[in-house]
Amino acid sequence: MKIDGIPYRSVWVEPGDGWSIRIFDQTRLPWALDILRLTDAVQVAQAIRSMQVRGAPLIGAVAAYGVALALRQDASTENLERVVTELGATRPTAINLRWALARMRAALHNLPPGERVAAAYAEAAAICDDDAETCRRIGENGLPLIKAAARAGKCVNILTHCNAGWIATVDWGTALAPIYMAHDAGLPVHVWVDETRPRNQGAALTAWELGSHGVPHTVIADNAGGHLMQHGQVDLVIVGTDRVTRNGDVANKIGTYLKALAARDNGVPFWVALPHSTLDMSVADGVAEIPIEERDGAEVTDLTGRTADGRIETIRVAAAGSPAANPAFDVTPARLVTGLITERGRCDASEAGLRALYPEKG
Ligand SMILES: CSC[C@H]1O[C@H](OP(=O)(O)O)[C@H](O)[C@@H]1O
Repeated sequence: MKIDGIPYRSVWVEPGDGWSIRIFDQTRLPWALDILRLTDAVQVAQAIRSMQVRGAPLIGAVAAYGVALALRQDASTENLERVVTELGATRPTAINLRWALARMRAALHNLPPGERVAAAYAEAAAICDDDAETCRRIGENGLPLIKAAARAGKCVNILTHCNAGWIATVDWGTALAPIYMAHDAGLPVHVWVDETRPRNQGAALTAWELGSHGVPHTVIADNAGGHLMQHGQVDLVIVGTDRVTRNGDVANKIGTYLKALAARDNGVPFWVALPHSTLDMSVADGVAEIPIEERDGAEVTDLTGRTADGRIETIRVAAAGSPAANPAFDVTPARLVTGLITERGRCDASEAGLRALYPEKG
């Protein structure tokens, strides 16, 4: 996508040296556009853990380049296994991380060490190209839902949670891809942007993305969505996801489940956008089986923002001494999901629906 008219992806190889990796520091957005240069797998792991780079498809893509960086230093099988394990342990919920690392391992394991570095960069680049094209197709397959909701030129009000935009993927995004395409096609769309406590991916990242692209939007408190649905101000909900099970259960940012409940209670369609790399056909019961990342309670008790004089500061908003719990994801049961938007089309949130689109997935 473009920033000030300049096209960017959210991860790329530094053209100046041909091997280091560039990412945006997403903990500094929207107040600063800091581009980081990663030169080894330790830096990649830290960037993922600290959420300088985040978003299910993107952490998989960046981890893939982390494998290439590690092999530049030591292309042995032991080091390949080590870096796959270490990067795979950085965040537990998004299956894309494990999918990308498994794909890298499969592409490299049987090669002679001397061929592994070039092959690693090629496979990581292929993962990035696949993600960008996959997300573009998700946009195409989600667009008809917005067109169908546009009645006689009435603005379509879409609610989204967290950030599933181009900065959460290599390009285009998942939940936001259909919105970008609808906007670019001249359809009147408006987005209710859940702020998405505690890290405010919505208020900070989704609002920044949509504003940069000129898409009308309004930031709202996470708890406002149900009220807006009750008053007919939400035509549909589109969210991203970090893992979808074979029966259609959806892991996504904490708070998604509550939006799905409100949507069901108010008859609002609740759609989930995902690329193939987010599918986990090995899991049936998402609530019971998907590991939910527990992050530092300081993300709940503290808040980061920009002061009036432009400094980026973190302040405590909770009572001194009060502990905080911080589950970073929840699981929305398939029964609350209207349907899934994928690069291969739309389907029911069910095993039958997914197997019809992905017959090759075991
Ligand atoms: C394109 S799906 C992105 C997905 O990842 C986000 O989680 P995080 O910001 O913690 O990486 C959120 O769950 C989004 O829906």
